[in-house]
Amino acid sequence: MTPLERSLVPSASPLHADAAHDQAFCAAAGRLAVRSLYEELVLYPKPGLVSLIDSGSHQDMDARTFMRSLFSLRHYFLRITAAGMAGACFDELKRLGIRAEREMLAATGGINTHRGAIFCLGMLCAALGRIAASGAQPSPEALRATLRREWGAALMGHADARDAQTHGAIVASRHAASGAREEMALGLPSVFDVALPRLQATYQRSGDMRLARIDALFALMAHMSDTNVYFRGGAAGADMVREQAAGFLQAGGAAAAGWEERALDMHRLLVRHRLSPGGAADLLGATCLVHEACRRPLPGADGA
Ligand SMILES: CC(C)(COP(=O)(O)OP(=O)(O)OC[C@H]1O[C@@H](n2cnc3c(N)ncnc32)[C@H](O)[C@@H]1O)[C@@H](O)C(=O)NCCC(=O)NCCS
Ligand SMILES: Nc1ncnc2c1ncn2[C@@H]1O[C@H](COP(=O)(O)OP(=O)(O)OP(=O)(O)O)[C@@H](O)[C@H]1O
Repeated sequence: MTPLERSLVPSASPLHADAAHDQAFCAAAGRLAVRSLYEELVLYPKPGLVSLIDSGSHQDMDARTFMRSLFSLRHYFLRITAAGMAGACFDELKRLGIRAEREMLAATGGINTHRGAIFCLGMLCAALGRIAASGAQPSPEALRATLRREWGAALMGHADARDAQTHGAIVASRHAASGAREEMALGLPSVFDVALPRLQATYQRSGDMRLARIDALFALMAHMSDTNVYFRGGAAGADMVREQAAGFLQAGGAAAAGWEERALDMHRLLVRHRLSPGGAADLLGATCLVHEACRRPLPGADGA
Protein backbone atom coordinates (compact mmCIF):
# COMPACT_ATOMS: atom_id res chain seq x y z
CA MET A 1 0.00 0.00 0.00
CA THR A 2 1.34 3.47 -0.87
CA PRO A 3 1.62 6.28 1.75
CA LEU A 4 -1.04 8.19 -0.24
CA GLU A 5 -3.45 5.25 -0.07
CA ARG A 6 -2.78 5.03 3.68
CA SER A 7 -3.55 8.72 4.17
CA LEU A 8 -6.94 8.31 2.43
CA VAL A 9 -8.32 6.19 5.29
CA PRO A 10 -8.95 8.98 7.81
CA SER A 11 -9.32 6.95 10.99
CA ALA A 12 -9.79 3.38 12.04
CA SER A 13 -13.39 2.35 12.60
CA PRO A 14 -14.41 2.40 16.25
CA LEU A 15 -15.33 -1.30 16.02
CA HIS A 16 -12.06 -2.40 14.51
CA ALA A 17 -9.04 -1.28 16.45
CA ASP A 18 -6.25 -2.16 14.02
CA ALA A 19 -5.72 0.87 11.75
CA ALA A 20 -3.17 -0.88 9.52
CA HIS A 21 -5.64 -3.69 8.85
CA ASP A 22 -8.40 -1.20 8.03
CA GLN A 23 -6.13 0.71 5.64
CA ALA A 24 -5.00 -2.47 3.89
CA PHE A 25 -8.60 -3.63 3.52
CA CYS A 26 -9.82 -0.33 2.04
CA ALA A 27 -6.90 -0.20 -0.41
CA ALA A 28 -7.57 -3.80 -1.50
CA ALA A 29 -11.32 -3.22 -1.92
CA GLY A 30 -10.64 -0.03 -3.94
CA ARG A 31 -8.23 -1.85 -6.23
CA LEU A 32 -10.69 -4.71 -6.66
CA ALA A 33 -13.46 -2.30 -7.73
CA VAL A 34 -11.19 -0.74 -10.38
CA ARG A 35 -10.05 -4.20 -11.52
CA SER A 36 -13.68 -5.36 -11.83
CA LEU A 37 -14.47 -2.44 -14.13
CA TYR A 38 -11.30 -3.17 -16.09
CA GLU A 39 -12.41 -6.81 -16.51
CA GLU A 40 -15.71 -5.54 -17.95
CA LEU A 41 -13.87 -3.20 -20.34
CA VAL A 42 -11.55 -5.88 -21.75
CA LEU A 43 -14.27 -8.52 -22.18
CA TYR A 44 -15.11 -9.16 -25.86
CA PRO A 45 -17.47 -9.60 -27.69
CA LYS A 46 -19.90 -7.33 -25.83
CA PRO A 47 -22.91 -6.22 -27.91
CA GLY A 48 -22.80 -2.47 -28.64
CA LEU A 49 -20.31 -1.77 -25.84
CA VAL A 50 -16.81 -0.30 -25.81
CA SER A 51 -13.92 -2.78 -25.51
CA LEU A 52 -10.22 -2.86 -26.41
CA ILE A 53 -11.21 -4.18 -29.87
CA ASP A 54 -13.71 -1.50 -30.91
CA SER A 55 -16.02 1.25 -29.61
CA GLY A 56 -19.28 -0.56 -30.35
CA SER A 57 -22.16 1.89 -30.76
CA HIS A 58 -20.17 4.85 -29.39
CA GLN A 59 -18.60 7.66 -31.35
CA ASP A 60 -17.48 9.85 -28.47
CA MET A 61 -15.48 7.32 -26.46
CA ASP A 62 -13.08 4.41 -26.76
CA ALA A 63 -11.05 2.17 -24.44
CA ARG A 64 -8.59 5.01 -23.75
CA THR A 65 -11.43 7.20 -22.44
CA PHE A 66 -12.44 4.36 -20.11
CA MET A 67 -8.84 3.85 -18.92
CA ARG A 68 -8.49 7.58 -18.11
CA SER A 69 -11.78 7.41 -16.25
CA LEU A 70 -10.71 4.32 -14.27
CA PHE A 71 -7.44 6.01 -13.28
CA SER A 72 -9.41 8.99 -11.94
CA LEU A 73 -11.58 6.67 -9.79
CA ARG A 74 -8.83 4.73 -8.00
CA HIS A 75 -8.94 6.86 -4.81
CA TYR A 76 -12.73 7.18 -4.80
CA PHE A 77 -13.35 3.46 -4.28
CA LEU A 78 -10.83 3.37 -1.43
CA ARG A 79 -12.42 6.46 0.18
CA ILE A 80 -15.97 5.14 -0.03
CA THR A 81 -14.92 1.77 1.44
CA ALA A 82 -13.37 3.68 4.37
CA ALA A 83 -16.51 5.78 4.73
CA GLY A 84 -18.67 2.66 4.89
CA MET A 85 -16.28 1.21 7.46
CA ALA A 86 -16.62 4.34 9.60
CA GLY A 87 -20.43 4.07 9.54
CA ALA A 88 -21.12 6.95 7.10
CA CYS A 89 -24.72 7.86 6.27
CA PHE A 90 -25.93 7.94 2.65
CA ASP A 91 -25.48 11.74 2.36
CA GLU A 92 -21.76 11.33 3.08
CA LEU A 93 -21.44 8.54 0.50
CA LYS A 94 -23.35 10.68 -1.97
CA ARG A 95 -20.91 13.56 -1.52
CA LEU A 96 -18.03 11.21 -2.36
CA GLY A 97 -19.99 9.94 -5.40
CA ILE A 98 -20.68 13.44 -6.70
CA ARG A 99 -17.00 14.36 -6.31
CA ALA A 100 -16.00 11.16 -8.17
CA GLU A 101 -18.42 12.03 -11.01
CA ARG A 102 -16.72 15.45 -11.29
CA GLU A 103 -13.26 13.84 -11.36
CA MET A 104 -14.40 11.32 -13.99
CA LEU A 105 -15.79 14.09 -16.22
CA ALA A 106 -12.57 16.10 -15.83
CA ALA A 107 -10.53 13.02 -16.83
CA THR A 108 -12.65 12.20 -19.90
CA GLY A 109 -13.27 15.74 -21.18
CA GLY A 110 -16.94 15.66 -20.16
CA ILE A 111 -17.82 12.14 -21.36
CA ASN A 112 -19.92 9.91 -19.11
CA THR A 113 -18.00 6.64 -18.87
CA HIS A 114 -18.74 5.42 -15.34
CA ARG A 115 -21.72 7.28 -13.86
CA GLY A 116 -23.69 4.15 -13.07
CA ALA A 117 -20.58 2.31 -11.86
CA ILE A 118 -19.62 5.13 -9.47
CA PHE A 119 -23.01 4.73 -7.84
CA CYS A 120 -23.36 0.96 -7.88
CA LEU A 121 -19.79 -0.23 -7.18
CA GLY A 122 -19.37 2.68 -4.76
CA MET A 123 -22.30 1.47 -2.64
CA LEU A 124 -20.93 -2.09 -2.77
CA CYS A 125 -17.52 -0.86 -1.56
CA ALA A 126 -19.21 1.00 1.31
CA ALA A 127 -21.03 -2.22 2.23
CA LEU A 128 -17.75 -4.17 2.11
CA GLY A 129 -16.23 -1.62 4.51
CA ARG A 130 -19.23 -1.87 6.83
CA ILE A 131 -19.01 -5.67 6.92
CA ALA A 132 -15.26 -5.55 7.61
CA ALA A 133 -15.87 -3.13 10.51
CA SER A 134 -18.16 -5.69 12.12
CA GLY A 135 -15.45 -8.34 11.85
CA ALA A 136 -17.54 -10.52 9.51
CA GLN A 137 -16.56 -12.02 6.15
CA PRO A 138 -18.29 -10.69 3.04
CA SER A 139 -20.82 -12.93 1.32
CA PRO A 140 -23.49 -12.07 -1.25
CA GLU A 141 -26.15 -12.40 1.49
CA ALA A 142 -24.21 -10.16 3.90
CA LEU A 143 -23.63 -7.52 1.21
CA ARG A 144 -27.28 -7.42 0.28
CA ALA A 145 -28.43 -7.32 3.91
CA THR A 146 -25.94 -4.54 4.68
CA LEU A 147 -27.09 -2.39 1.76
CA ARG A 148 -30.71 -2.76 2.91
CA ARG A 149 -30.09 -2.30 6.63
CA GLU A 150 -27.62 0.61 6.48
CA TRP A 151 -28.82 2.67 3.53
CA GLY A 152 -32.08 1.06 2.31
CA ALA A 153 -34.42 3.86 3.38
CA ALA A 154 -32.14 6.58 1.96
CA LEU A 155 -31.76 4.66 -1.32
CA MET A 156 -35.56 4.47 -1.61
CA GLY A 157 -35.65 8.24 -1.13
CA HIS A 158 -32.92 8.65 -3.78
CA ALA A 159 -35.01 6.59 -6.23
CA ASP A 160 -38.02 8.87 -5.64
CA ALA A 161 -36.02 12.12 -5.87
CA ARG A 162 -35.32 12.09 -9.58
CA ASP A 163 -33.32 14.81 -11.28
CA ALA A 164 -35.45 15.74 -14.30
CA GLN A 165 -32.32 16.37 -16.43
CA THR A 166 -30.81 12.88 -16.61
CA HIS A 167 -31.42 10.30 -19.34
CA GLY A 168 -32.68 7.90 -16.67
CA ALA A 169 -35.29 10.45 -15.57
CA ILE A 170 -36.40 11.07 -19.17
CA VAL A 171 -36.75 7.32 -19.74
CA ALA A 172 -38.73 6.89 -16.49
CA SER A 173 -41.17 9.60 -17.61
CA ARG A 174 -41.65 8.05 -21.06
CA HIS A 175 -41.64 4.30 -20.39
CA ALA A 176 -42.64 1.88 -17.65
CA ALA A 177 -38.92 1.23 -17.16
CA SER A 178 -36.91 1.33 -13.95
CA GLY A 179 -33.21 2.19 -13.84
CA ALA A 180 -30.10 2.45 -11.68
CA ARG A 181 -31.87 4.14 -8.74
CA GLU A 182 -34.59 1.47 -8.45
CA GLU A 183 -32.07 -1.36 -8.94
CA MET A 184 -29.98 -0.03 -6.05
CA ALA A 185 -32.99 0.69 -3.81
CA LEU A 186 -34.07 -2.95 -4.20
CA GLY A 187 -30.60 -4.20 -3.17
CA LEU A 188 -29.31 -5.03 -6.68
CA PRO A 189 -31.62 -7.97 -7.56
CA SER A 190 -30.19 -8.14 -11.10
CA VAL A 191 -26.70 -8.69 -9.66
CA PHE A 192 -27.55 -11.09 -6.81
CA ASP A 193 -30.45 -13.06 -8.34
CA VAL A 194 -29.55 -13.06 -12.05
CA ALA A 195 -25.93 -12.32 -12.96
CA LEU A 196 -24.04 -13.81 -10.00
CA PRO A 197 -25.75 -17.25 -10.13
CA ARG A 198 -25.14 -17.34 -13.88
CA LEU A 199 -21.50 -16.33 -13.55
CA GLN A 200 -20.92 -18.95 -10.84
CA ALA A 201 -22.75 -21.73 -12.74
CA THR A 202 -20.77 -21.18 -15.96
CA TYR A 203 -17.51 -20.85 -14.04
CA GLN A 204 -18.14 -24.10 -12.15
CA ARG A 205 -18.95 -25.93 -15.37
CA SER A 206 -16.20 -24.51 -17.57
CA GLY A 207 -13.51 -23.22 -15.18
CA ASP A 208 -13.23 -20.28 -17.62
CA MET A 209 -13.93 -16.83 -16.16
CA ARG A 210 -14.19 -15.21 -19.60
CA LEU A 211 -17.09 -17.53 -20.52
CA ALA A 212 -18.65 -16.96 -17.10
CA ARG A 213 -18.59 -13.17 -17.61
CA ILE A 214 -20.07 -13.48 -21.10
CA ASP A 215 -22.99 -15.54 -19.77
CA ALA A 216 -23.50 -13.13 -16.87
CA LEU A 217 -23.58 -10.16 -19.27
CA PHE A 218 -26.12 -11.85 -21.54
CA ALA A 219 -28.25 -12.83 -18.52
CA LEU A 220 -28.29 -9.17 -17.47
CA MET A 221 -29.20 -7.97 -20.97
CA ALA A 222 -32.00 -10.57 -21.19
CA HIS A 223 -33.48 -9.61 -17.86
CA MET A 224 -33.01 -5.96 -16.94
CA SER A 225 -34.51 -2.64 -17.85
CA ASP A 226 -31.53 -0.63 -19.12
CA THR A 227 -32.17 3.10 -19.34
CA ASN A 228 -29.24 3.56 -21.76
CA VAL A 229 -30.98 1.26 -24.24
CA TYR A 230 -34.42 2.85 -23.69
CA PHE A 231 -32.98 6.34 -24.15
CA ARG A 232 -31.52 5.58 -27.57
CA GLY A 233 -33.89 2.88 -28.84
CA GLY A 234 -37.18 3.26 -26.96
CA ALA A 235 -39.28 0.23 -25.97
CA ALA A 236 -38.66 -1.45 -29.35
CA GLY A 237 -34.89 -1.22 -28.88
CA ALA A 238 -35.15 -2.54 -25.32
CA ASP A 239 -37.29 -5.49 -26.51
CA MET A 240 -34.74 -6.25 -29.23
CA VAL A 241 -31.84 -6.35 -26.76
CA ARG A 242 -33.76 -8.57 -24.31
CA GLU A 243 -34.94 -10.98 -27.07
CA GLN A 244 -31.52 -11.27 -28.70
CA ALA A 245 -29.80 -11.91 -25.37
CA ALA A 246 -32.43 -14.47 -24.32
CA GLY A 247 -31.98 -16.23 -27.68
CA PHE A 248 -28.21 -16.43 -27.11
CA LEU A 249 -28.77 -18.05 -23.68
CA GLN A 250 -31.43 -20.44 -25.05
CA ALA A 251 -28.94 -21.60 -27.67
CA GLY A 252 -26.65 -22.69 -24.79
CA GLY A 253 -24.86 -19.43 -24.01
CA ALA A 254 -21.07 -19.45 -23.95
CA ALA A 255 -21.01 -23.24 -23.48
CA ALA A 256 -22.41 -23.91 -26.97
CA ALA A 257 -20.36 -24.38 -30.12
CA GLY A 258 -20.39 -21.22 -32.27
CA TRP A 259 -21.24 -18.94 -29.31
CA GLU A 260 -18.65 -16.34 -30.30
CA GLU A 261 -20.10 -15.89 -33.80
CA ARG A 262 -23.61 -15.55 -32.30
CA ALA A 263 -22.36 -12.94 -29.82
CA LEU A 264 -20.63 -11.07 -32.66
CA ASP A 265 -23.85 -11.16 -34.72
CA MET A 266 -25.66 -9.43 -31.85
CA HIS A 267 -22.77 -6.94 -31.49
CA ARG A 268 -23.09 -6.00 -35.18
CA LEU A 269 -26.89 -5.75 -34.91
CA LEU A 270 -26.73 -3.39 -31.93
CA VAL A 271 -24.06 -1.26 -33.59
CA ARG A 272 -26.33 -0.94 -36.67
CA HIS A 273 -29.13 0.27 -34.38
CA ARG A 274 -26.76 2.46 -32.27
CA LEU A 275 -27.81 0.60 -29.12
CA SER A 276 -25.53 0.14 -26.10
CA PRO A 277 -26.50 -1.73 -22.91
CA GLY A 278 -24.32 0.39 -20.60
CA GLY A 279 -26.43 -0.44 -17.54
CA ALA A 280 -25.77 -4.16 -18.08
CA ALA A 281 -22.04 -3.37 -18.42
CA ASP A 282 -22.11 -1.51 -15.08
CA LEU A 283 -23.89 -4.40 -13.36
CA LEU A 284 -21.43 -6.90 -14.86
CA GLY A 285 -18.63 -4.88 -13.20
CA ALA A 286 -20.61 -5.00 -9.94
CA THR A 287 -21.07 -8.78 -10.30
CA CYS A 288 -17.32 -9.29 -10.82
CA LEU A 289 -16.66 -7.22 -7.68
CA VAL A 290 -19.11 -9.24 -5.55
CA HIS A 291 -17.79 -12.55 -6.85
CA GLU A 292 -14.13 -11.72 -6.19
CA ALA A 293 -14.70 -10.00 -2.83
CA CYS A 294 -16.63 -13.03 -1.51
CA ARG A 295 -14.31 -15.68 -2.99
CA ARG A 296 -11.34 -15.13 -0.70
CA PRO A 297 -10.69 -12.71 2.17
CA LEU A 298 -9.28 -9.32 1.14
CA PRO A 299 -5.94 -8.36 2.72
CA GLY A 300 -6.61 -6.77 6.09
CA ALA A 301 -9.89 -8.62 6.65
CA ASP A 302 -9.91 -10.70 9.81
CA GLY A 303 -8.14 -13.95 9.24
CA ALA A 304 -6.37 -12.71 6.06
C1 LIG B 1 -28.31 6.95 -9.76
C2 LIG B 1 -27.32 7.56 -10.74
C3 LIG B 1 -26.60 6.43 -11.44
C4 LIG B 1 -28.03 8.42 -11.73
O1 LIG B 1 -29.08 7.71 -12.39
P1 LIG B 1 -30.07 8.40 -13.44
O2 LIG B 1 -30.94 7.35 -13.99
O3 LIG B 1 -30.73 9.57 -12.78
O4 LIG B 1 -29.08 9.03 -14.50
P2 LIG B 1 -28.32 8.57 -15.82
O5 LIG B 1 -29.28 8.16 -16.86
O6 LIG B 1 -27.40 9.69 -16.15
O7 LIG B 1 -27.40 7.37 -15.35
C5 LIG B 1 -27.79 6.06 -15.29
C6 LIG B 1 -26.56 5.18 -15.19
O8 LIG B 1 -26.95 3.92 -14.68
C7 LIG B 1 -26.70 2.85 -15.58
N1 LIG B 1 -27.96 2.08 -15.72
C8 LIG B 1 -28.94 2.18 -16.62
N2 LIG B 1 -29.94 1.33 -16.36
C9 LIG B 1 -29.58 0.67 -15.24
C10 LIG B 1 -30.21 -0.33 -14.45
N3 LIG B 1 -31.42 -0.83 -14.74
N4 LIG B 1 -29.56 -0.77 -13.36
C11 LIG B 1 -28.34 -0.30 -13.04
N5 LIG B 1 -27.70 0.66 -13.75
C12 LIG B 1 -28.32 1.15 -14.83
C13 LIG B 1 -26.30 3.49 -16.89
O9 LIG B 1 -25.20 2.84 -17.43
C14 LIG B 1 -25.93 4.93 -16.53
O10 LIG B 1 -24.56 5.08 -16.37
C15 LIG B 1 -26.25 8.36 -9.94
O11 LIG B 1 -25.30 8.83 -10.83
C16 LIG B 1 -26.84 9.53 -9.17
O12 LIG B 1 -27.49 9.32 -8.18
N6 LIG B 1 -26.63 10.77 -9.65
C17 LIG B 1 -27.12 11.96 -8.98
C18 LIG B 1 -26.01 12.63 -8.22
C19 LIG B 1 -25.63 11.78 -7.06
O13 LIG B 1 -26.34 11.72 -6.07
N7 LIG B 1 -24.48 11.07 -7.16
C20 LIG B 1 -23.91 10.24 -6.15
C21 LIG B 1 -24.69 9.04 -5.75
S1 LIG B 1 -23.73 8.00 -4.63
N1 LIG C 1 -17.89 -0.93 -21.92
C1 LIG C 1 -18.86 -0.01 -21.93
N2 LIG C 1 -19.27 0.51 -23.12
C2 LIG C 1 -20.25 1.44 -23.13
N3 LIG C 1 -20.89 1.89 -22.04
C3 LIG C 1 -20.52 1.42 -20.85
C4 LIG C 1 -19.49 0.45 -20.74
N4 LIG C 1 -19.30 0.17 -19.44
C5 LIG C 1 -20.18 0.91 -18.77
N5 LIG C 1 -20.92 1.68 -19.59
C6 LIG C 1 -22.01 2.57 -19.11
O1 LIG C 1 -22.80 3.09 -20.13
C7 LIG C 1 -22.86 4.50 -20.05
C8 LIG C 1 -22.58 5.02 -21.46
O2 LIG C 1 -23.42 6.03 -21.69
P1 LIG C 1 -23.99 6.39 -23.16
O3 LIG C 1 -22.93 7.10 -23.93
O4 LIG C 1 -24.65 5.22 -23.78
O5 LIG C 1 -25.11 7.34 -22.75
P2 LIG C 1 -25.06 8.81 -22.37
O6 LIG C 1 -23.68 9.36 -22.30
O7 LIG C 1 -25.86 8.86 -21.09
O8 LIG C 1 -25.86 9.44 -23.60
P3 LIG C 1 -25.85 9.26 -25.20
O9 LIG C 1 -26.86 8.17 -25.47
O10 LIG C 1 -26.30 10.59 -25.66
O11 LIG C 1 -24.46 8.90 -25.65
C9 LIG C 1 -21.82 4.93 -19.08
O12 LIG C 1 -22.31 5.88 -18.20
C10 LIG C 1 -21.45 3.69 -18.33
O13 LIG C 1 -22.09 3.71 -17.08
